[in-house]
Amino acid sequence: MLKHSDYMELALNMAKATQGQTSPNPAVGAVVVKDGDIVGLGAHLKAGEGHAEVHAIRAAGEKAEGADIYVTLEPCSHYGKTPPCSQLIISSGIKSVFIASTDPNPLVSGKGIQQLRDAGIQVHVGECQSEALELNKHFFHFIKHKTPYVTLKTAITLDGKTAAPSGDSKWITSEESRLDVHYDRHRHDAILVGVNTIIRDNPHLTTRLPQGGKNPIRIIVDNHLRTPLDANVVTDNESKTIIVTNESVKEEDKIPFMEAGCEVISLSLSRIDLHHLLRELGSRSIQSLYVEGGSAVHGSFLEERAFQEFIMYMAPKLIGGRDAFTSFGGSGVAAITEGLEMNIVSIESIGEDIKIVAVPKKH
Ligand SMILES: Nc1c(/N=C/[C@@H](O)[C@H](O)[C@H](O)COP(=O)(O)O)[nH]c(=O)[nH]c1=O
Repeated sequence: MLKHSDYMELALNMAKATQGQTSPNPAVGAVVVKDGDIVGLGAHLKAGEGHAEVHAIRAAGEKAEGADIYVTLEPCSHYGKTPPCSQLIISSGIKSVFIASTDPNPLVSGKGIQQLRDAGIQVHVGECQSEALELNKHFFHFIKHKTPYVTLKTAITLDGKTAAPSGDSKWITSEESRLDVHYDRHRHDAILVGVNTIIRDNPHLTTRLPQGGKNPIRIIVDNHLRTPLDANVVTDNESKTIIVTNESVKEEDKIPFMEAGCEVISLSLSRIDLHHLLRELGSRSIQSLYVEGGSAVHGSFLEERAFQEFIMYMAPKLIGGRDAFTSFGGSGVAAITEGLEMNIVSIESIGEDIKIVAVPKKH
């Protein structure tokens, strides 16, 4: 017989394993327990397919009668592509439900719980809640703001540089760190870089994990459409590429990119308005955006305070260079007191590097 948190951890681990493949739905796991035995397991595997509870209750069969179910997100109560899970739980004879996090959608939040309680089922909310909120932070942010959760990522040397003055940056961080980056590419719906990164590095911006992984949509911020037509992101057909320009770009100059399969959108007259861009991406159900730089782009996201998380990989190298690139460009603040206060939420070693994750302080 395990503790309630052990069963919920199991459900959370199944949900973690599906992160990146369920968008635009959240990652959800469910475990059915009867008299101390695990009799059913399930996770939501793909948008439009069965929810976690459906898989777990189907696996439990008759044993669901009088059992407990542990689920990482409040069971749905509305008829979507599948019948509501709250009704399925009621009809299966389950006697108590443990829920880690409630549904963030104000239209449905609490309704599933109420239906279960009205049917005489015991409902316990909050088991491993913080882990469940962290797991679906992209989904929760998107439901609330209708714009993507933005993660800025940089890779720097011990003396704070992202590239040598020559522009060379291969490679600053270790294989292990760069592999870690690809897990995050898989978990984000889209990846964004500025055109200077395209010109300098000619990146693919694809997810290259040993076991595969989902390629994010590639967003290139390129005011004056300077992306080379032979760039990998234009020619490799590995993933959708959207080039964001300002409205001064002539329509005929977009045609070769569109013929190559790219989408070119013009969002504003001068510098790209990031908040406008994020609303545009949100309208395309892009729930999470991974921004790999360069410094001008990071500088804009900082100035606009338009991000939710900052990941820094620091490598044990010193390269010097007064003109070497750093993580954040832009005009910067005049006084330190105007700087953005952050909370460091984690520090870990990866290979010979360290990885620091920080989030803006909530005031
Ligand atoms: N120079 C480095 C990085 N560089 C990050 C970007 O500047 C690169 O253009 C981008 O990751 C290349 O994407 P790819 O072609 O899909 O591999 N990022 C890192 O984590 N460590 C580095 O040492």
